[in-house]
Amino acid sequence: MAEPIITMRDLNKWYGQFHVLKHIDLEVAPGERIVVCGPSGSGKSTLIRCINRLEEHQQGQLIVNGTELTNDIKNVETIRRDVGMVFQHFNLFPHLTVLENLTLGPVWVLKRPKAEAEQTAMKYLERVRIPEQANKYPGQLSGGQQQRVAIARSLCMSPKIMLFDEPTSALDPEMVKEVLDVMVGLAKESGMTMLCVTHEMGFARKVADRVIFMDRGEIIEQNSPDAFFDHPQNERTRLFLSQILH
Ligand SMILES: Nc1ncnc2c1ncn2[C@@H]1O[C@H](COP(=O)(O)OP(=O)(O)OP(=O)(O)O)[C@@H](O)[C@H]1O
Repeated sequence: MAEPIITMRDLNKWYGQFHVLKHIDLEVAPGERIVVCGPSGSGKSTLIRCINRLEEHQQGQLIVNGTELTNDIKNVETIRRDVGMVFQHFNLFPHLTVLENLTLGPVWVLKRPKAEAEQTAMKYLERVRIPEQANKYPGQLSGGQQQRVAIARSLCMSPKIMLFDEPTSALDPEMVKEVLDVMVGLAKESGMTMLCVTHEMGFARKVADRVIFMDRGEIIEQNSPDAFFDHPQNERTRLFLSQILH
């Protein structure tokens, strides 16, 4: 494997007494697309939130794009620039237009000129197929459109890694496909490293290089999508798949 862009070595995290991530060893290659699945409460969100330091691990080592994550605030800023995140509930600023949401980071964090930031924003709005919504406010858009804005907003920061935390689970069923289509396009065309917590197994089959199954804070099994879905090795994986693929 090429030099990993993410390395976790014996990573552990507790919430108080609760051991939420247990001895996680994981290497992610640049450009790799990973889907993380598992039962509710198994630690999936916590795992990916450690990668951009929204959560802190307490033991073990985590290296992201050559930077070891420690309590040094400078390295947190670097990491947040390199790692984009798309949340379940979009997290757009409601009082800013779509265009303003997209240019905020590039102008204030990356210090890009406003005109250049707007040009980049329009390019990504076209990519997520909603350039006509640029001057609307998030509240005027559907959930699927808002999530596409959130994806475009992350792309405007030119991240090296994109994290998706259940990006479709807050959407009405008819809007899930439009967001997944954008994500499939991104996965196939961008060459970006992607980690996606989702139970959209069709998406996993289409684009993932690897599916990781977590249960009770541990990585139980990981494999290529075909091997994972067609020949799960672990009893807990089989049980989980039987529950979600009925
Ligand atoms: N800030 C917190 N403080 C205490 N416990 C927490 C905190 N955040 C999460 N937990 C607990 O840690 C466990 C793992 O949570 P996490 O959100 O990572 O799981 P998940 O696999 O993503 O679940 P889901 O699929 O339901 O989102 C859960 O039992 C949760 O209740």
